[in-house]
Amino acid sequence: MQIELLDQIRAQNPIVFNISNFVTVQDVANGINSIGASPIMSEEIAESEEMVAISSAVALNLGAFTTAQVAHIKRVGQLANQYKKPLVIDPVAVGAIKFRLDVAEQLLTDFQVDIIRGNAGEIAALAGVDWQAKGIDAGEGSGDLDAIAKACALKQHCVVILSGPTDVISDGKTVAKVKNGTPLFQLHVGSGDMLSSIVGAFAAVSDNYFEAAKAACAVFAVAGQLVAEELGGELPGTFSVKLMDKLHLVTRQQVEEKLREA
Ligand SMILES: Nc1ncnc2c1ncn2[C@@H]1O[C@H](COP(=O)(O)OP(=O)(O)OP(=O)(O)O)[C@@H](O)[C@H]1O
Ligand SMILES: Cc1ncsc1CCO
Ligand SMILES: [Mg+2]
Repeated sequence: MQIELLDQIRAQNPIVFNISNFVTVQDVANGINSIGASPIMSEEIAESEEMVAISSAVALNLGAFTTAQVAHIKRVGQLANQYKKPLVIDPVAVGAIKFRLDVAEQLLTDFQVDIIRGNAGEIAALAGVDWQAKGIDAGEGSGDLDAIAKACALKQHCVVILSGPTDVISDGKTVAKVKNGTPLFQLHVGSGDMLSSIVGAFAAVSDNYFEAAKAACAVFAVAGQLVAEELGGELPGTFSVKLMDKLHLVTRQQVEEKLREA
């Protein structure tokens, strides 16, 4: 696992351009900043080209878009392709809301993404697999998560991260797993949004998006796990503050020591 990408982020401080959602935008910006990259957000389509041009990666979050914002997301995605910038998408709640699935599927034909990061409900929906998603949460399903991640990667021609108690990462050929983490992530709304944008930071410093995705999942999950071990209780508010601290302080050595991969 290429955990050294963490040090490269901190050395290079790459700009990650995000179209975020209004619920978690602050956590996403601070998460990128804490890990060692440089966030920038925008809601203005007229500045799309300049934004993409200065960025080393682009992360598109579909968490709470309006119809006008869909046009913005489409333009930014197409520009990311044109400027050859790594492109990550977070298809929030596409497993629960048909309208969102339709929009996401259209966007995935408007431009080519490099990495999709979603929970089981979201990735199953994009793979066309039956699953009972619950709002922004993964929900319930009986499918094989490895097969679903792989099928989604093959269908969308990209790397897929299916996050959850175990993160399942696939490029359509191989499946890798990160078994670290803590259930406390589920008590902080936007843990997934933070991970998706941090995946952008890792993709900014590596041309190998499968490796970038794996390293991002490992660093984020281990950071949360270290906080949980120090916390000694179910404290969602404290967890989110200390997670931000840990994203800044966690070292390559700590991640490598704690890492449980498959
Ligand atoms: N039960 C769990 N145990 C350990 N780690 C978990 C658990 N659930 C989620 N995680 C971790 O939480 C992070 C976010 O993943 P998750 O699948 O919860 O995203 P999400 O559903 O999109 O979240 P959100 O909607 O809050 O943004 C990942 O790093 C994942 O590994
Ligand atoms: C709660 C919520 N609703 C739309 S987006 C969002 C944050 C998680 O993505
Ligand atoms: Mg999510």
